[in-house]
Amino acid sequence: MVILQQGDYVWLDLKTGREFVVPIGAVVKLCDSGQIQVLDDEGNEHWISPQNATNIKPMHPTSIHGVEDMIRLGDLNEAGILRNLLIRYREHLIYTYTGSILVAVNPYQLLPIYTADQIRLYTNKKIGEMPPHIFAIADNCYFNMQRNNKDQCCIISGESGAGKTESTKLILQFLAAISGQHSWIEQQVLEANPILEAFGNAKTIRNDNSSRFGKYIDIHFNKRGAIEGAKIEQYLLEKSRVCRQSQDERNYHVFYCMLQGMSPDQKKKLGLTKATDYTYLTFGNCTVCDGRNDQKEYSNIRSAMKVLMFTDTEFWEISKLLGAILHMGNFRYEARTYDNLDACEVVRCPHLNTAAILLEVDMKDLMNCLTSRTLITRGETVSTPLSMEQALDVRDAFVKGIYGRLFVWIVEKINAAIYKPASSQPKIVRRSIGLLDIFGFENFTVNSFEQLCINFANENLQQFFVRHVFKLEQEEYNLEHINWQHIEFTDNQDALDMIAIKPMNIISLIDEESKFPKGTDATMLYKLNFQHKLNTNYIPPKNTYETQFGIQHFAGVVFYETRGFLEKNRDSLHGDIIQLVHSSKNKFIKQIFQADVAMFLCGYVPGGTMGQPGTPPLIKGAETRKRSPTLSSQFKRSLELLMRTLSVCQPFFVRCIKPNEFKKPMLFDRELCVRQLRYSGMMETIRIRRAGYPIRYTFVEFVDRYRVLMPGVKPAYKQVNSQLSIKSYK
Ligand SMILES: Nc1ncnc2c1ncn2[C@@H]1O[C@H](COP(=O)(O)OP(=O)(O)OP(=O)(O)O)[C@@H](O)[C@H]1O
Repeated sequence: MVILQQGDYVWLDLKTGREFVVPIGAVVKLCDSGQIQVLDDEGNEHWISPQNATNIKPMHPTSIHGVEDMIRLGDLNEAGILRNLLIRYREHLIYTYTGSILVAVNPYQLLPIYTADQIRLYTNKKIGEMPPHIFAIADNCYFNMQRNNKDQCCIISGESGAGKTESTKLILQFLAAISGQHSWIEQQVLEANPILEAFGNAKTIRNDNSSRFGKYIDIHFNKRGAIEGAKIEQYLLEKSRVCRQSQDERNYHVFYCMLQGMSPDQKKKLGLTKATDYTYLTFGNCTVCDGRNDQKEYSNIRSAMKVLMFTDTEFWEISKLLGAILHMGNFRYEARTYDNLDACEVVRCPHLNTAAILLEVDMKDLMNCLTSRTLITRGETVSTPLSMEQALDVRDAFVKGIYGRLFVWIVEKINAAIYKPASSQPKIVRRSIGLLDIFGFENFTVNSFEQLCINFANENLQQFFVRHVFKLEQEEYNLEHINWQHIEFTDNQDALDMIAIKPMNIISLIDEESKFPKGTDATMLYKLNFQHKLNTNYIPPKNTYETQFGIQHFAGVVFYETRGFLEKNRDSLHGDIIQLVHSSKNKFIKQIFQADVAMFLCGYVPGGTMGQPGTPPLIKGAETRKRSPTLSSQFKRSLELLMRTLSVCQPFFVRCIKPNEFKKPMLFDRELCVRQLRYSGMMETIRIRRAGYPIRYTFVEFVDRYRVLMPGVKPAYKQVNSQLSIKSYK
C-alpha cells in the first residue's frame, strides 16, 4: 500500500464509470481532505477520492517538473514520457531531447524562439549545452559536417500537420544565417520553397498548408562552410487532388493564387474568372483558406520564380497550362449510343474552345481523343467510343498527367538554377546537409495504392532509424567490449522484406501484374494471397468477395483496398492523348511530355494495358514493346537512391508530434500523442539511449574536457598524444 502525504505527486488510473476518465499520465496531487486533485487536459481541476483510483504510485521527482532530455526520466514509461511532453508544452517548451533525437510538439502559434538572437545563442554549441531546440540540431549538423568532414542528414518525420515542413524551413533559415554569406545562391535556395509550396501544397482538413509530396533538399557547402548550391528531390505528388478534393479541402494553392493575383487583362487572355466558377476548384466547397492571402502569395510566387530564373515566357506557359486544366474541368459531356455502344460527346462551349487554344491543339482532335480510343489489333486501326464514365476518366488522367509533369519540370527548373554538380577536381571539397521532409505513416478509413507507397517509404525510414539507433549502437558496444544488457526492439526488417525486398515481394507482384495485359486488381490480389498468406505480416482477405488485404506495419495494421491499384500503378496515358500532345503547337506541353512522346514514337504500349478487364491485348506483340515505367518501380528506385544517400551521412532525427486535430494552440490530446510516440518507437529509443551511452566523446575531446580532474596529466599545450598520457596515467 502506498502511503500518500500532503503534496505528493502520484500516478493513478481512474476507475471507469466515473463522469470522466483520466487518460494515462494525468497530473495528480494529494490534498488536505484526502481527496486527490487531478488536472485534466485543459488544466481544469477535478477532485476524486482515493477509493476511485487504482494503481496509485508516487511520481519520480523528474516527472514532477519535467526534464529536457527524456533519457533522464525516472518514470520510464509511456505515461512518464507523455507527462513530460505535456508539462513542457504547457510552458511553451515544445522541444525535448531523447539523446540527440529531437521531439518537437507543434505549438500551433508563433513563439518568440526563432529570432536572430536565438540563432546566435545556438551557434556552435554542443547538444545539451542549451535547452532543446531545432536550431541546436541544425547547428550540430553544420558543425559536425565541418569538424568531421562528413555529410549530414536530418530526417524529419511525423503525421500530416505535425510540423515537418516548418521544421525544415527553420533548419534552412538557421543554416543560411550561420553559413554567413547571404549570397545570391543562398537566396535562390531559400526562394525555392514558396514555389514548391504553391504547386505542391494545399489546404487539407489536417493542415492548411499540407505538402502533398515528399522532398529531400540537399544543401551544398563549400570548404569555407558557405552555401554554394542545393538539389531538390521530389517524391510522389498527390495528382488526384488536381481533379478531386474532399469536403473542406482545396486544390493546390497555385490555382487560387493565380485567380486572385493575376491582372484582369491576363485573366482575360486565359479566359479565366473566379475560383468558384471552376469544378476542379470547388469539390471541397472551400475556395478560401483562413489566414492565407492568395493575392499576396501570388506576387511572392512571381518574385520567387524570378529569383529562380523562370523567364516571363516560361511563367506564361505555365499559366496557360494551369488555365487549360481549369477549363477542361468545366467540360460537360452528353451520353450517346453508337452501334449499341455507350458513347458520349463533349458539349461545345467556350471552355472547350479556350482549352484547345491554350493547349494549341485542334479542337476536334481534343474532343475526339477525350471521347474515343484508337485500338490497333492485328495491324488494323479502329476507333471505339468511350462511355461517359470512361471519357471522364480519360480527361482526368490527362489533367493529372499535365500537372504531374509540370511539377516535375518546375523542380528540374529550380535545380537548374541552384544545383552545381560537384567538381571533379579532388582538391575542391564539397560537403552537404540533407533535409528529408516526407509524408508520415498513413492509415485512413480507405487506403489505396498511394498509402501503400507512402507506408513503404516509412518502413524504409523506420528501418534506417532502427539500424542507426538500435542495431549499430549495440554493435558498437559489442565492438568496444562495453558491458551492457542487450535491448529487445521491434525490428521491421521482416515487413520490409515482404513489401519490397525478398523475391516475389508485394511491390514486385503488383508491378508484374500491372505489366501483364490481362492483369486485373482481382488477379493481383489472388497472387498476393497465394504468395504471402502464411506471412505473419500479411493479412489476407477473409473471403473471396473481399477486395482488401492488410499489412502489419511497424506503426500498426493497415488494410489496402485493391480496386484501382493496377491503374494507379500503370500511371499511363493512352496513346491518343500522347498523339494529341505530339500534334500540339505548344512547345511547352511538348517539352514536359517529351519522354512520353519519345517512347510513344518508338512504340511503347499506350494505355492499352489499361483496358477493361477481359479485353484482349490492344497491340499485337505488346509484350515485346517498351513500356513506360510503373509508378511503384519509379518510386522504389528513388527510395533506394535516397536510402543510399542517407546511409553515407551522419543522421539526425526530428520527430514531429501533432498535439491535437484542431490546429489549436495549447491543446494536448493525450491519446493522439501517445499513439504517435508509440509508433515512432520512442519508448524503445529512450530505453536504449538510457541503457547505452548518450554522450560520446572521442579520446581527445574527453581528455580535453576532463584533464583537470586527473592529477599528473600534462596541460593541453604540453600534450602530444592524449591517449598515451591517459594510458600512462592508468
Ligand atoms: N514550430 C512551429 N511554430 C509555429 N507553428 C508551427 C510550427 N510548426 C508547425 N506549425 C503550424 O502547424 C502547421 C502545420 O505544419 P507543417 O505544414 O510543417 O506540417 P507537416 O508535418 O509538414 O504536414 P504535411 O505532412 O501535411 O505537410 C503550420 O502551417 C503552422 O501553422
